[in-house]
Amino acid sequence: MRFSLNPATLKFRLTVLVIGLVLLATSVLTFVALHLAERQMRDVIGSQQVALLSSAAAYIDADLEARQILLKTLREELGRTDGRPSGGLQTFLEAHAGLRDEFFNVLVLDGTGTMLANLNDRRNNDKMNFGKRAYFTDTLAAQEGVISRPFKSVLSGKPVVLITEPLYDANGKLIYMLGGAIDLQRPRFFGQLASLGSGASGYLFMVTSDGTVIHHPDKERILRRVQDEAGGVIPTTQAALDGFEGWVEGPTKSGVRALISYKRLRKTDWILGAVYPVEEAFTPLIRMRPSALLASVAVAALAGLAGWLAILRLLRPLGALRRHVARIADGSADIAVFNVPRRDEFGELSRAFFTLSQHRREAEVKLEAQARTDILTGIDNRRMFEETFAAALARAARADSVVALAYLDIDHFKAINDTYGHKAGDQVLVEFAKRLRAAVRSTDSVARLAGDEFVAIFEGVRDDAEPAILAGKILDMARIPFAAAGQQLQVTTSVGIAIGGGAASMEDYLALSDEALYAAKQAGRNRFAIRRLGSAPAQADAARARQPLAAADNT
Ligand SMILES: Nc1nc2c(ncn2[C@@H]2O[C@H](COP(=O)(O)OP(=O)(O)OP(=O)(O)O)[C@@H](O)[C@H]2O)c(=O)[nH]1
Repeated sequence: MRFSLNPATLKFRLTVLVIGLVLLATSVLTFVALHLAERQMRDVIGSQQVALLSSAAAYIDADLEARQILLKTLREELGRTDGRPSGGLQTFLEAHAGLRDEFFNVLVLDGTGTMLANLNDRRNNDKMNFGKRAYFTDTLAAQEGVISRPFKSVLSGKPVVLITEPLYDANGKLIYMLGGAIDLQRPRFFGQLASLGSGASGYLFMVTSDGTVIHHPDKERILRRVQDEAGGVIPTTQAALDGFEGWVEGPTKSGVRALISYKRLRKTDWILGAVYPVEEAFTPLIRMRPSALLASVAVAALAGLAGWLAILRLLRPLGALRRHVARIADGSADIAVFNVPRRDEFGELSRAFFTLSQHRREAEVKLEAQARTDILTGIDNRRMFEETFAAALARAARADSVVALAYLDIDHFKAINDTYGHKAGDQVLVEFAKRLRAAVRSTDSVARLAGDEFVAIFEGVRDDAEPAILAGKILDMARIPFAAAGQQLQVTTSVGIAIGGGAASMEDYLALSDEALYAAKQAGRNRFAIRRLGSAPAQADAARARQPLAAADNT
């Protein structure tokens, strides 16, 4: 397996693509999963907050009710004495020590609102009148006990709410009004609420339906109306003042994003609220985020690695194909390596290469053959002749045998062209070549060198007579008239023959046979002349000796 980091390679680009896609997919998945988990967690925490608030609201309701019952019991006890307890009102109150546990102060007002007794400071008795206080008038109007709006106590200067309980005589005349004051800052009342806040920075608060703060960790805000504070009321609290109950996500007054829940009390128009900063609520999830991202990157890296290995494996046949092409190009392999049985695209591609290469090879063979063939006559051309004759000379040299080269030229061929046309000349050339091929032995080679010039190679010549016989046969074959241009043309040829051994060169043969041909032409054409390589007199003799014979053959 080869590891390549070349960015131009398909392997590299596919690997980068796969790793990129896997990374993208896992990142998106992680983000989506975290987002969904956050949403789900927010819903769960929101619902938990509402449940918590409902419990807290029920607790406060029960607490207020318990105090109302306590006051009612006190009123009934006072009623049983017809409003004149033995020892006086102050003594009556002080006899009920348990009241101090439940109320910051308990006071008894007469029908006009004058305070007759109180638990805090008896010196104020008969000196103060609360007849104009809203809780007094509200109680008169309702003819039953009320829970007052929060207000600042003139007695203690503390923010309080007052629970009232009126005592009427048989004629329906108000005798006394009992009041139980609850110190809003007193830990005992809201202290347990403070511990109910979620997380380190979560907290509970309480406002009346007109926006007056009853309870808040920031004590400064108690008794203030949220509408009057700097920045005004926040939208979520406004919704709660308008009647909304439940939870929402939004900014607090100090700009902290939080899950804020609201729940109205049953006993009074107070609204209990809870604030749970989102950041704190999601701390486990936020802490988990880097690990989740790290895990997704690790998964992406593993998937990318797997993808990379898969790509390397899948592209292996492509590498093999590329190597096959290179080996075929440098000649170290045959095109058969392309003929693979694979059934995939690589197999198809490889086999397509094989078919193409086969076609190319066939074309090359054809071209090669054409390069050695005379187009007009179909016999060997000069190039093929040179190869064949060089091989024949080499064989003769090895076997120490004799080779004869016959050089032929059709007599007055130009006249045929001129008289009957070039096409007729071609027909004669074609027929001449055919007859020449037939006239010599099958082991002899014939070729057309150019125009009307042909050659024949005779190997293994045993004696002097043999070339002469062959030359005679050539002259004979030309004697039969040639059908061309609708005519029967009389054609003759002249032949020059060079005889020698393997030691002579091709140039020697050609030069000498040409010389012999020239001699035959000079002697009157339609004849042959023979020359022997390496023996000038003998050549001349041979030419002379053959000419009459050839001339005689031609008569
Ligand atoms: N029809 C035809 N003519 C060709 C071809 N190639 C060459 N020729 C003609 O063949 C003739 C050859 O003439 P030469 O061999 O020089 O002269 P010749 O008329 O045969 O006379 P001698 O050889 O002296 O007998 C020229 O007229 C060429 O134009 C060919 O392929 N076809």
